[in-house]
Amino acid sequence: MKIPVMIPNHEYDIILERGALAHLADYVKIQGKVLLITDTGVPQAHIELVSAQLADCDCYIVEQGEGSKSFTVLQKILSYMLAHDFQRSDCVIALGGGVVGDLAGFAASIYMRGIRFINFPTTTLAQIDSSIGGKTAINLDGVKNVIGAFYQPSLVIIDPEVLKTLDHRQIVSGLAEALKAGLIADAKLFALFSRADPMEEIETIIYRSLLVKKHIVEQDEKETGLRKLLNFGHTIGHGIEACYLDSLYHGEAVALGMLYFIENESLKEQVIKIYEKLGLPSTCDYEKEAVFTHIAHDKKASKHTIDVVVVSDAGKSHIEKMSFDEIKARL
Ligand SMILES: NC(=O)c1ccc[n+]([C@@H]2O[C@H](COP(=O)([O-])OP(=O)(O)OC[C@H]3O[C@@H](n4cnc5c(N)ncnc54)[C@H](O)[C@@H]3O)[C@@H](O)[C@H]2O)c1
Ligand SMILES: O=C(O)C(=O)C[C@@H](O)[C@H](O)[C@H](O)COP(=O)(O)O
Ligand SMILES: [Zn+2]
Repeated sequence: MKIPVMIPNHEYDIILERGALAHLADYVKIQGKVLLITDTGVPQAHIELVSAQLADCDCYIVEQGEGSKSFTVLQKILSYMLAHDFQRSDCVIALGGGVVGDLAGFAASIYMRGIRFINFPTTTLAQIDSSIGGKTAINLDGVKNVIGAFYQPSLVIIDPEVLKTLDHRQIVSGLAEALKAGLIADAKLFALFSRADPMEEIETIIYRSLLVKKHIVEQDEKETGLRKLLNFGHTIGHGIEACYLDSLYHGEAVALGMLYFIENESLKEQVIKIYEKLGLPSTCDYEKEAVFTHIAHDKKASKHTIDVVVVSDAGKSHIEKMSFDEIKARL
């Protein structure tokens, strides 16, 4: 299935198809060289499957984990590209989860002021959320995604087949972003989580999540308004994630962060039941002051307020300006 993303001046297709990575020639036409960026946790079989189909391909493997979203790793990639004569007509392909996508996309956005970028997401989180919309980033001084660019891929190929090798906790972490999409804008997507085993419905979950995100980013690529909805759960979630990088995954932190802004007690109870069923955390002991220090760096913050996303019912959300004091009181 082909899903066009119609961002003005940056249109591209998402291919969502089981087995698509096994016949790339049907979708990817590449003239120049490719830098395939992946990480040490992505199974070799996936790397070989992709690289074997690309005529002129260098593979660059970074250490798995959030730590690779750093200036140090970014600089090494850029130096590699320069040393190996990558030109503006060449291409970067990300093969991996959100870490590889964010890092590779940012490298592509600044090398020679921007070279072609393609994303082959291999985690549930990346297939559901991070591979589309063009947010690319690294972290700085412990602050999540504070250095980056909006840089759209020219193609995204989503092959759910590769999820077979992903461990259960990572699968579930990614599903939190689909729950987010359901809660902000798609009550039917949200309802799927109470009804079904999500892995039996994974293609529908990916598809519906992508439609929610596509619809939003087509209207507001640079997050001046509507796109803030996609940040539901991330204000407190990013704060918790930044403090507990070694023990919490992104989706788990977002799951925790969403609970603070569901202003409907029976919906919140339903969400907690879904977390329990899936194995997502619904509580976490954390250092409030440390978490708040990170929250203050939220990109939706002004001097003493942050635009937060509030969900009033499944599929119904709005943006609200909230004072730092009010957010502190909720922690
Ligand atoms: N740009 C965006 O819009 C956006 C959206 C959401 C999250 N993010 C970012 O994404 C990151 C989290 O991404 P993630 O959850 O995918 O984590 P991740 O990229 O760290 O991947 C999780 C782990 O799975 C391994 N892996 C990847 N594919 C695999 C496969 N098919 N089989 C087995 N193992 C595999 C990786 O090596 C890694 O160890 C965070 O940095 C977050 O900030 C970005
Ligand atoms: O695409 C968006 O917009 C999102 O907010 C998606 C989030 O799931 C994602 O984690 C994003 O990277 C958060 O962005 P940030 O601007 O809060 O760093
Ligand atoms: Zn997220």
